Amino acid sequence: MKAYKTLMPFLKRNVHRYVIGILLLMLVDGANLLVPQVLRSFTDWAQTGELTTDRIWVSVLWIMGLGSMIALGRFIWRTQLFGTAKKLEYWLRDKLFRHYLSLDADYYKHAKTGDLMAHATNDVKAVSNTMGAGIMMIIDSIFMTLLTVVMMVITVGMKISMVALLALPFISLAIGRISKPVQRRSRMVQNTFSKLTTEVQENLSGIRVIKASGVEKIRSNSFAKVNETYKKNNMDLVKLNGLFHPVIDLFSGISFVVFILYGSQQILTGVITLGDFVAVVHYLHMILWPMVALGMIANMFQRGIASMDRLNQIFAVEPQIKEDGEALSLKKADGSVSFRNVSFRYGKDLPLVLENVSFDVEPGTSLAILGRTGSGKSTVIDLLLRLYDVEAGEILFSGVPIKKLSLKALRSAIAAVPQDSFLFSKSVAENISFSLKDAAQRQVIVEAAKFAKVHEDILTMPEGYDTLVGERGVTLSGGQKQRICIARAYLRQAPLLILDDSLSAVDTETEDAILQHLRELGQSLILISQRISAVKNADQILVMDEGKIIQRGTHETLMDQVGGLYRTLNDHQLLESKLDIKLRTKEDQNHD
Ligand SMILES: Nc1ncnc2c1ncn2[C@@H]1O[C@H](COP(=O)(O)OP(=O)(O)OP(=O)(O)O)[C@@H](O)[C@H]1O
Repeated sequence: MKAYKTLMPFLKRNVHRYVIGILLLMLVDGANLLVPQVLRSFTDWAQTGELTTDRIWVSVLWIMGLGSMIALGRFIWRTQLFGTAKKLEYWLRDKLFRHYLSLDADYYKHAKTGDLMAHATNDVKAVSNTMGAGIMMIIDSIFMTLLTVVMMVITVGMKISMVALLALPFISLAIGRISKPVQRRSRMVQNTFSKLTTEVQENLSGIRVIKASGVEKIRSNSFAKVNETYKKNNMDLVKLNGLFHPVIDLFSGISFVVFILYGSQQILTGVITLGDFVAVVHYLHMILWPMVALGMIANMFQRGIASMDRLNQIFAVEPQIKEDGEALSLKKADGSVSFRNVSFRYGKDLPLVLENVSFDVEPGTSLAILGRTGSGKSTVIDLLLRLYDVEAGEILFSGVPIKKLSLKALRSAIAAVPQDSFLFSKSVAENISFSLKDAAQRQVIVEAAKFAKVHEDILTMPEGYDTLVGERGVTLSGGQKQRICIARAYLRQAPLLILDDSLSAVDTETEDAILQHLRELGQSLILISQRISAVKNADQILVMDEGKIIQRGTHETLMDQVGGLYRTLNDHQLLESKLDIKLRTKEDQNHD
């Protein structure tokens, strides 16, 4: 139970609810046990001819009184125990989600999304189950069993009670035996269900690739296999679950038969009355659930503890990127950036990805980074945003070493458009205003969309700015998604704007217009691209290769370096675009 220490803050605040819930549950259990006693007296009076109108009314009032008390008590204990378990579920999931958000970006490169989802759903639920239904089952199985046995002994004596109860502990034993494989198979069903949903989700997300490659048949066969396993696991579970009721019926049946055979002898010999017999039959019914609960408790708590252990392991993961004890906020960020001899590798055993990188971006100026794929361009941005810490060297933002800044101060002063233009399953307007705390006015959103040259596109969508963007924006073109992300960044009005290859899917004309807008903004700008057309107007251009800056200057000075990578890339791209124009002209002529 040490695993449950994590829940202490919640439990301390809610201990009174548990106390009220448990006390009322016991009271209801006790009231339930009085009902057979009323029936017992009633039966005896009826059998001996002593049943008077007054006694009928007394019996009715007792049953009504106990019934009302049980109903009210049950309502209160259920809301207290189960309601608090639901609150615990909310609290734990919220704590987990906040922890997820605090973890480094790097953590998510290794963790599987499916596992993280399962922790937030199944594990949290398993823990909360123990703290609601689990507590109820403990009370019922211990308190109710003891009280029922005591009431039976009081009613018919020790010997008859023991004979009647003889077969019932086998219910707990049998349920205990079944529960484990049931849980194992439930887990298998859950796992295959998660594989099934992943299969559906991935196939739907990649539907264009599937259709374009004509592999529908292969994909549907692969899906059928997963679906088949899911069906098989479910059938196994259904069979095992089907054993529950027969087991209870079998042993309770034996118990009733034994009691009827033995009890009827006792009635005939006058040891017990008919009323005693009726009361014991009721007690035998009542003790069935506590016996079942007793069999289920161990497994339920084993599962809860295993889930809590898994959650604790995640809570124990600490972000590697930590703030300084006295993390500074930025009074006025000017958007300047300095890299001083920065070197970095993604892991101890991995090669250097950046080596001795130094550059400065003055406030309000633009810097472009150009280089082949894998040369380290995006890593520069990851380090500036402190998604990773440098191995050697130092990075300054607005004149302050970024390690001394609070992460919030640093990241809120930088509006970065990442390579992967991710859109949320929300409306276009919500996607643009996503990073703002308060809902932005439509007019401001429209202004941002105009800035990013996507306004006209949005107007042609079925519901304009209110059009819902499907998962990962599947209904939009790559260029539209990129421009919506640029509008989102613009809206933040941050002193430094970063575009990491964010114009790659936009035609050169639109790209020129957006870049012109960006220059007019007067903010500092870092632009990453593989296209000369995107970088040529920057105040400063860095050319990177294998983690090093191999050339730096303006477009003109770099073009003067004959044989340099910049000029080579320029010549290639120029040739490509000339070829492209020629091909298109030819196509147009053919059409005419
Ligand atoms: N999380 C990571 N773990 C290990 N290696 C990584 C990680 N991220 C990037 N790399 C490696 O670091 C190198 C530089 O990657 P980076 O993404 O910075 O290149 P890039 O110039 O931005 O490339 P592209 O233009 O294709 O985006 C590459 O060799 C890449 O494989």
